[in-house]
Amino acid sequence: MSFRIQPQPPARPNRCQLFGPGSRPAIFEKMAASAADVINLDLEDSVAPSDKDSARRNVIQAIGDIDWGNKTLSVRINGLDTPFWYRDVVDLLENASERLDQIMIPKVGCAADIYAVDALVTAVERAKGRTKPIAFEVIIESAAGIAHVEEIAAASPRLQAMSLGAADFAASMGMQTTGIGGTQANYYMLHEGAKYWSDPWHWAQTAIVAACRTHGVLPVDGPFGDFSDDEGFRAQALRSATLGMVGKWAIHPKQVALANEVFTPSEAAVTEAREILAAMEAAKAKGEGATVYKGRLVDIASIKQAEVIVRQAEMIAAE
Ligand SMILES: CC(C)(COP(=O)(O)OP(=O)(O)OC[C@H]1O[C@@H](n2cnc3c(N)ncnc32)[C@H](O)[C@@H]1OP(=O)(O)O)[C@@H](O)C(=O)NCCC(=O)NCCSC(=O)C[C@H](O)C(=O)O
Ligand SMILES: [Mg+2]
Repeated sequence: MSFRIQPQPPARPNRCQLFGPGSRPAIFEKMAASAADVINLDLEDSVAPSDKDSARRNVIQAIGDIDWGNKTLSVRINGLDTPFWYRDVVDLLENASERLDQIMIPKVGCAADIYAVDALVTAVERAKGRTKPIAFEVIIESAAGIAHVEEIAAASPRLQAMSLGAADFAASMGMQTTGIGGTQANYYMLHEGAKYWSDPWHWAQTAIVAACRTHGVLPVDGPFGDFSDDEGFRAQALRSATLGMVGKWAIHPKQVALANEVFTPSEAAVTEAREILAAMEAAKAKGEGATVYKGRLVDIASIKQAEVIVRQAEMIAAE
């Protein structure tokens, strides 16, 4: 282990982030009533340029008017390559109620992007005397974003979560697909005439997880576009959870339950984790650092693995 202790990410559930366009206020109450842990009101790519001003007003009003319960409430601002983002930040921070928890910065390419938003947010917070500091989340969805993922994860103490945005990422990388996440028909290995599908998102996900875990940020899987394909969503989410991600976006309400199911440790997994911890306690009492559980080796590293699952389950139960 490095001399530097790996920091813990924020202790809040982030199993599902439900998105909705800021230009569609009719669905805001439905989003608030959903079982998503995080709500993302969008000012960016689901809002047409002609609707940016009205979407911003809708969102600011809804932040104060709607009962969002104990959800993390986040607004996705426009990218730093647009003329809209500064107005998003200034209007939100000047006019939205303190119920706003977080802003999501899309298409980040380097740490300086976060610095720029941080500087503006900090200035408006001070000017308006806001008492609750706004948290940040970012989307890695460009070649530059993934190339600089580690410096981005370290860029600001405000940063709580980082998502992979598969659609813009694919476009930026020049990938030959119009699919948003999931299996890509042309990405396979061939062995003795049989096709074995591989996962083109895997390497970017692992880079995000490593950067996030190094800096105490929550790694999140982004959208799965085909909301009629529940099994495809579940398969992608299971892969992400196995890699260390804590949650996934929902771009339709039917995806919320799927994400919650996958990113909530099952009773069987929690029971097994607790049994491993008990087995290691017994081993420790005998002065042993390793023992056998259900015919397999468990040792001091197994305690840390089991604690990941128990901690996650306890944090969700505490909500
Ligand atoms: C995808 C949608 C446009 C579908 O909307 P709609 O046609 O209304 O769907 P349904 O008729 O099936 O809706 C069934 C009921 O659910 C309500 N509804 C719909 N959407 C939502 C929602 N997001 N939250 C809550 N409730 C919702 C409908 O009103 C119906 O209700 P009822 O009539 O009472 O039964 C739409 O779902 C949508 O706009 N989704 C979000 C799109 C979005 O925000 N996209 C941005 C994120 S993805 C992205 O940006 C890509 C990323 O950046 C990357 O690069 O990868
Ligand atoms: Mg995007």
